[in-house]
Amino acid sequence: MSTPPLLPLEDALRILRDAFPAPATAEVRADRDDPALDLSSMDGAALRASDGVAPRRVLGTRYAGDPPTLEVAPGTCVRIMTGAAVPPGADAVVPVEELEVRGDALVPVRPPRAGENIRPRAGQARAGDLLLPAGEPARAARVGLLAQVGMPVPPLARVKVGVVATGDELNAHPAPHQIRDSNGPMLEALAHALGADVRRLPALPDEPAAVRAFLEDLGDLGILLTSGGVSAGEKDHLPRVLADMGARILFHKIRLKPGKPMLTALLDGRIILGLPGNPVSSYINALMFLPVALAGLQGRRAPEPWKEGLLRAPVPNPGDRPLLHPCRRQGRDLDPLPSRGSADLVRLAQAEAFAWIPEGGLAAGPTRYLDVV
Ligand SMILES: Nc1nc2c(c(=O)[nH]1)N[C@H]1C(S)=C(S)[C@@H](COP(=O)(O)OP(=O)(O)OC[C@H]3O[C@@H](n4cnc5c(N)ncnc54)[C@H](O)[C@@H]3O)O[C@H]1N2
Ligand code: MOO
Repeated sequence: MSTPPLLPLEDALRILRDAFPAPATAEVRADRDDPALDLSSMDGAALRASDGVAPRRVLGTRYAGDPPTLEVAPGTCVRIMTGAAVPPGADAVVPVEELEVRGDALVPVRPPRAGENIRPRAGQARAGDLLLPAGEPARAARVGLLAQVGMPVPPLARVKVGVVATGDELNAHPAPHQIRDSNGPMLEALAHALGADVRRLPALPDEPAAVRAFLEDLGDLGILLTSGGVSAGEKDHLPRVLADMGARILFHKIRLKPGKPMLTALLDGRIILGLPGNPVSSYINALMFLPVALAGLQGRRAPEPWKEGLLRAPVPNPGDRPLLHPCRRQGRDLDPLPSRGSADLVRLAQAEAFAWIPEGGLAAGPTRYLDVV
């Protein structure tokens, strides 16, 4: 039986990224000169550079937030703190470390340069300047800039993420033919660590009607993580149920080991991440795709997950999919763990990183990796 080629991981990530509309952020313009006045960038004395190293009589002190009222005449200075407006007449700020106290005067230890340690008015932007165009992704510093120019700051909200395990074999007090639900708590912890407002929902039996009834009532969830039931088994109902409900399947099955049966769909504006049941597959796909979905819903750019590392021992990969192999990590050095594959939660829990091993395997040397969360 011939099967279509599996979707490469990078394509799957791009498809999920592209499923979100461009962020509807407004342009940001300066409401006034930035800074609005000449400001000191050091704690020291504001003075006239042309007086060289002559002593300066101290007229007073200006703190950040004080209006620039004192006038600096030749032979005088004003003590000034970082962020305070430079008084009229002064054209340089000498830091305290470079001032000597002589009686009631201050003496620079070297000739000051005009303009030094002053952030000049409009040095960063002029009133009316375009600071950020419309459609820029959400960023913490953008919020700071909105506040600086007096624009409304958008409310912060965490994305609500539901976690549900599926499978008739799950039992809190398992007989030998049953297992405990480890994926549910693991995915809940992962989503929490990634900043989601996460809630775990009771596990579902392998019954299409129960799966459908559950999916019809997702309340205020923005993302649903399911575990299990997405492969080719007779009880793997999720793909069919989602298709019957009119969900838009973004992709199903990717070229990755572990994690091949991964399914991603849009259902009534919600993102469904259908994670495979094997614990390592479930974890890796959540680690790869959940940050993209969270970022997409919040109008942020998804973080770049890959880092450059050095594999310290060869890892074989006889399969026809790239492998993400669990490793311990010290700095850039990756030490492969003796993983038994996609069900090996023991090695998953010991892993600090996953090394990228292409088809055919990899000798010791450079490769990219992902950090675990
Ligand atoms: N004929 C085929 N069989 C399988 C294929 C395939 O392409 N053709 N893919 C294999 C791959 S790869 C994976 S990964 C698994 C994924 O299967 P499902 O996502 O359908 O998951 P299940 O069959 O429900 O479970 C797989 C495995 O994981 C255990 N499991 C399930 N839920 C949990 C949980 N909450 N906590 C811990 N462990 C869980 C479950 O008992 C199974 O052992 O399919 C392969 N088969
Ligand atoms: O993707 Mo499956 O995770 O290879 O076992």
